[in-house]
Amino acid sequence: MRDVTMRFGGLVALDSVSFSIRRGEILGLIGPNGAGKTTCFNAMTGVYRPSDGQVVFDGEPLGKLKRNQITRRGIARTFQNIRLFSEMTALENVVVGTDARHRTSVPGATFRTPRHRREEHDAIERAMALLEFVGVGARATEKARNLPYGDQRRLEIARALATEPKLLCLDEPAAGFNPAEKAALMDLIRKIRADGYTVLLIEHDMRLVMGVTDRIVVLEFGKKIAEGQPAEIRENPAVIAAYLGVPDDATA
Ligand SMILES: Nc1ncnc2c1ncn2[C@@H]1O[C@H](COP(=O)(O)OP(=O)(O)OP(=O)(O)O)[C@@H](O)[C@H]1O
Repeated sequence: MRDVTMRFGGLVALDSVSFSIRRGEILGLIGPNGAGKTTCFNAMTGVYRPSDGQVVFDGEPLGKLKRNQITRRGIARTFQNIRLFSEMTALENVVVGTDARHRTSVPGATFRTPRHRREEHDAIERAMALLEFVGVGARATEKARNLPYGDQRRLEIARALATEPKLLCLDEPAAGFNPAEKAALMDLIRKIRADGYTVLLIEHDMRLVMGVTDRIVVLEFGKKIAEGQPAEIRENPAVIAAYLGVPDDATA
């Protein structure tokens, strides 16, 4: 993000925010409610166009690219509120994600050419592997809406990974999780990084953020107030002040 400003009418949701994500790292994006974290995701994934400044990915400005074009460039995200196709099976939800990568033309799909059938077969295999990777392989044939809440969150991650992103953006993936689920999620995020992905993580749970990230960017009222390694951020007076009086569980 280079000097990204995002205005909504009179409200400045992001005020000249700049930060970089390094290949292969887990970067945490934190800040009190309304600080502008989700707006960063939206600016990075083409939901909003910055009022000012630029988002540059892999050396190229995202400019006026549409959301699906940005997905093809390699940025995927999950949402604060789960957005799955609830009537589809877990497997189908992930196969839909792999479609972003399909190269077959519409006629190829309509007439079920051998190439299309091969791609379909590969997509299902890959989707199954992803379900197993995130730990919901046993529920592949169940409708998404029938999955327990935690598994739905994992399914969302599998679907995002299906687009083969270079950068995976997770928006509060641990929302509503108990401590055991949070610990398991930390393991999964580390596993995702070990697999070669780069991860940007919005998360309110400080223990999780501090435990899993390599670096952290802190926003407050749309401005970047700090950036550094978890240990530095924890000691940073501006960060402490921003969070003062806001107990952990009040922000979850
Ligand atoms: N589409 C929009 N129209 C108007 N205001 C918006 C819009 N999107 C975000 N905002 C405002 O921008 C500010 C930043 O919101 P944002 O959702 O990015 O914060 P956040 O840091 O993600 O907060 P939270 O932790 O509560 O999710 C808020 O004041 C919000 O009301």
